[in-house]
Amino acid sequence: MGLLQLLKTQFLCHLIICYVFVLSGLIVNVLQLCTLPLWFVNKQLARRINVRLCYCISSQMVAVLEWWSGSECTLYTDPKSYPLYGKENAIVVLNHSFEIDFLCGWTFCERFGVLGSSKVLAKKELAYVPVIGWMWYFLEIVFCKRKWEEDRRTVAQDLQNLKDYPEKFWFLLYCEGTRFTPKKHQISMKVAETKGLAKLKYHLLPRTKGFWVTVQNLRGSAAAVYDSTLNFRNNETPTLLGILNGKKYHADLYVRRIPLESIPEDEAECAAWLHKLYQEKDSFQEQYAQTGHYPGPIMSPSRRPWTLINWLFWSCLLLYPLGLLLAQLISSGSMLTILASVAFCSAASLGVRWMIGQTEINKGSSYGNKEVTLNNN
Ligand SMILES: CCCCC/C=C\C/C=C\CCCCCCCC(=O)SCCNC(=O)CCNC(=O)[C@H](O)C(C)(C)COP(=O)(O)OP(=O)(O)OC[C@H]1O[C@@H](n2cnc3c(N)ncnc32)[C@H](O)[C@@H]1OP(=O)(O)O
Ligand SMILES: CCCCCCCCCCCCCCCCCC(=O)OC[C@@H](O)COP(=O)(O)O
Repeated sequence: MGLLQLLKTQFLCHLIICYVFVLSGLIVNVLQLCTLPLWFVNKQLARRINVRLCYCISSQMVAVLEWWSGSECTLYTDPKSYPLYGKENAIVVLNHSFEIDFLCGWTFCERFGVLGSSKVLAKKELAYVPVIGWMWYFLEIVFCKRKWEEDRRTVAQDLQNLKDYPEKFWFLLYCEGTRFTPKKHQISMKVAETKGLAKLKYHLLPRTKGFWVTVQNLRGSAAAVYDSTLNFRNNETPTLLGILNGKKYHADLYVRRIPLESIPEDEAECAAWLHKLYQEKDSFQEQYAQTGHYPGPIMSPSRRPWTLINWLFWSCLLLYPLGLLLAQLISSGSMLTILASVAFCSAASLGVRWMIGQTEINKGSSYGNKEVTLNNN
């Protein structure tokens, strides 16, 4: 192991990265709060400012993936569709099997210039995660309780609000609704069997209602669905902690652009269309498992320096006062102040560990874990 690689595994480095992330994130959250009055005067300007503020936070996580861990993200796609990426609004449908799949998604958003504005249909619990969840509130992220009776109205309304969004965005949908685990897979395949649907090997049975409501409400503002299938080389199981430790991963993403007009408007037809799409996605994963690559040529955009520049900017801004504070603390010689500072840092570390836990599959929800009785009529 080289010296640099050894350095990347040191807890102190992780502490510094997390300190910069959390403090800059809280500063950004406060700045976002300050844009609230502007919403009533010039909503579009407030939205544009928030896009840039959100970039300051999410791009730090992308920087850790791209520059700290040096992970490689390869894109397989059709060369005819490629020039449209980042130039139009799109709904992205992605498999939900990896702890950092959202981060790989963000990396591609970054490379196509839509990182600050990109959105997701996210479970409500994430709205309460400090920094990221609070930032999403100002970004008009659509949250759902995964209870259709309650979501049908709120989700449709929130999607309608995006119709006049002033910046290009990608709207991410994990139609599986939860992350893949063997138990959830087994249960969802029982549901598939009851409904007479073909079984999937690599995906959970997609939930169709969120997809239908998104397509219907973004018609006229989104131009296409980007069907995206992600996997990692050599059966890697990437984690956020692995990235913090400087571990290099190799992500492969296959994207197909499907014009929105070709998706049926009728709910039942749209659901059938989505089930067929997931059968195709399953066959792409099978091909990947057999051959180690997806169909189609590689058209990878390279990483841009902006994430690194943003990260260095916040590090310089926040590490200098931290250094001064530490020097003062040590020179004060007060045992009580030192102990209080150590206690504060330990509590903050536990808080960040809890945030990282939000990305871990084994700490995931029980959604999709319970056997359901279904009538197949
Ligand atoms: C490549 C570029 C990438 C670009 C990235 C761009 C942007 C990035 C931006 C941000 C990144 C941040 C990432 C954050 C990630 C956070 C993601 C999440 O939080 S995922 C969880 C939330 N999202 C979803 O759940 C979306 C999918 N879900 C739905 O669409 C649901 O339908 C719903 C709208 C949430 C409603 O859920 P509910 O449970 O109430 O209803 P359902 O219709 O799903 O359930 C009833 C229905 O399902 C059948 N059923 C029962 N059990 C199962 C089962 N185990 N599996 C499948 N189906 C099941 C049941 O029979 C009913 O069927 P029917 O409809 O026929 O009656
Ligand atoms: C600069 C880097 C610093 C890193 C240190 C700080 C880390 C803080 C990380 C906070 C990340 C919070 C974003 C969470 C996104 C999680 C996405 C996700 O995958 O959610 C799961 C849901 O889809 C489904 O939930 P389940 O039903 O599977 O349960």
